[in-house]
Amino acid sequence: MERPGRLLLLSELRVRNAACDVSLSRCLLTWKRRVSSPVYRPFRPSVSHSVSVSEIIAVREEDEDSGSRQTDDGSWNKIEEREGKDCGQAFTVLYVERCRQHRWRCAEVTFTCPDVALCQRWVSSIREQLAAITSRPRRLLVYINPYGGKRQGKRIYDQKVAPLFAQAGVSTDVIVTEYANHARDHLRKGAELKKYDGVVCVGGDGMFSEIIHGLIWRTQTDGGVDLNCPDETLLPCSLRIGIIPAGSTDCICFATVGTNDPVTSALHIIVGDSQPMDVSSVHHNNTFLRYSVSLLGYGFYGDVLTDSERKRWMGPARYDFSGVKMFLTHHYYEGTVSYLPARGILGTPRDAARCRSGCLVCQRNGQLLSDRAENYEMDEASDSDSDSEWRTIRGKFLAINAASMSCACPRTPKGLSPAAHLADGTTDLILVRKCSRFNFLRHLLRHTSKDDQFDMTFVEVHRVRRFRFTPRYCQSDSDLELDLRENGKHQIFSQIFRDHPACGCAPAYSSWNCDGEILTHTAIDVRVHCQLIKLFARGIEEPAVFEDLTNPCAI
Ligand SMILES: Nc1ncnc2c1ncn2[C@@H]1O[C@H](COP(=O)(O)OP(=O)(O)OP(=O)(O)O)[C@@H](O)[C@H]1O
Ligand SMILES: CCCCCCCCCCCCC/C=C/[C@@H](O)[C@H](CO)NC(=O)CCCCC
Ligand SMILES: [Ca+2]
Repeated sequence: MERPGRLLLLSELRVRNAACDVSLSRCLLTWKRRVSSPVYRPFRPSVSHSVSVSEIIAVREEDEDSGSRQTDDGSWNKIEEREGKDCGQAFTVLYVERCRQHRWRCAEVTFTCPDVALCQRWVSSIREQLAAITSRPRRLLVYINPYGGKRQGKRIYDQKVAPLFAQAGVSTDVIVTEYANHARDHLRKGAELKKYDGVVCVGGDGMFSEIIHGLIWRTQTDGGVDLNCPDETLLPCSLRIGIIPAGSTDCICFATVGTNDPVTSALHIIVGDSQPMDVSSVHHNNTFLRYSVSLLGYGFYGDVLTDSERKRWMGPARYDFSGVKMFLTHHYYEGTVSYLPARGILGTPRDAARCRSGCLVCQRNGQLLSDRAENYEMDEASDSDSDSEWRTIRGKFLAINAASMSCACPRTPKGLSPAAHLADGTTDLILVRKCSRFNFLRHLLRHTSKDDQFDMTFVEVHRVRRFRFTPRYCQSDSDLELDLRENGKHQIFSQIFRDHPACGCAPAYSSWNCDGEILTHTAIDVRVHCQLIKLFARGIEEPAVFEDLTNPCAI
């Protein structure tokens, strides 16, 4: 909790008909019940409440003439009934209240004042403090995917989010998307971005992906950056992005906020939180394919996605169905993974520490990487030259996963890579080699328990800044030649192998699952761009910060 600092106002006001000492500083609003005679009530503690000014949503003057006001559920309450008969003037402060499992709620407290002038001084002082918070968005561009997840995006926005934005004085331009990539294309070409302080997407990870593709494309094109060159340093996007979760996995929301709850996300947007995030660019032969912020998965997760896309009608359950099916199918894929280990930075994928709000690892590594780029003009372009740094692994893999962040979601609350960081400039490359079904099941199940999913002989994990993958039966000319020379076979056999490897029944290729989208190529070159985008979030808060046992909502 912030320190109170110099008091701007100190008055005796009433809360629920009890006299309170109420004070306002630049940081805190505090109200404390007055104990008139401690002699007569020696055992009754005087409860003090404090709200950080940065977490005040709005202040509302109560309607004196009608003596009543509308509540969130649409019903009308008499102020007198709620506050006592002698209320006089009243104002209500709406603020963030922390509940269980990282959820936030909009709570309110009504203060009654003895006179009009004092009431107005309080209202205008609080409003002045709120107006001075420059990080809060005033105007937002909102995209709603009406078909994401359980198709509730529009209802969630209208019922849970729009009323909060209205109360907080955030104005919005809302676009309900009409087709896939509508939001991406609008951000690329149509949207007048200067008008806005941020972009909000109502939907799942796929919708978020559309938004970042639109924003990154626009930023690079305006800045003259060649998207097809994997060695180019990308320009960071200035507009922050808010996610109102209404998808099937919503792993980006979960891993940056700690819960998939539309009200919590709306409140993080209103208070103007900011969380930088790494973005991986994916190229094939110097051609840009896609960006990824969460999971790039070949093998198991690629197959699950490919299979589940045909079952979109099932909604979020399609992933469970396809997950079980692909587990039983048990396909492995051959290929070569080369990677550039992340050196000289803090953290490893086996750390016990987690990326949390205000993460020092992300701050230190972000600073280190930008210093390095500035001072030595050494970035990935020169990394790619230092061939000695690259390591190569050939093998048969059930899954090759790159997690730029933990990928925590309700299916795996600790994530695919629990110690990965949101903004450290690295991705965790997880290689699951061919093993028995039983062992693969043990590995998968460990994502849902406290046991370490990496502590298995057939699993290895590396923290990297860049990696490449080439499937065994690669279609690139050089690989085909290498194959022919190694195998001494005629080209026609190679063609057969490409579609049906040695066993003659299993496919030779999987697909890449790139944040829930299928990639068109299997041979890819991936590079992490440290802190390329910013979200209206603050990372997952440590429980100690919000576990207030005096708050009934938290118990
Ligand atoms: N109006 C629309 N009609 C059809 N598809 C759309 C529309 N708007 C967006 N999309 C596409 O829908 C796809 C899925 O959306 P979204 O990510 O919101 O939900 P999801 O796939 O159910 O959730 P998750 O990505 O979290 O698993 C995205 O790839 C997006 O491009
Ligand atoms: C048989 C026991 C199985 C237990 C398995 C637990 C492991 C679940 C790990 C889930 C990891 C999700 C990572 C996030 C990926 C998202 O970018 C993507 C788009 O939303 N979602 C999926 O691909 C959806 C992927 C769904 C996979 C099931
Ligand atoms: Ca990272």
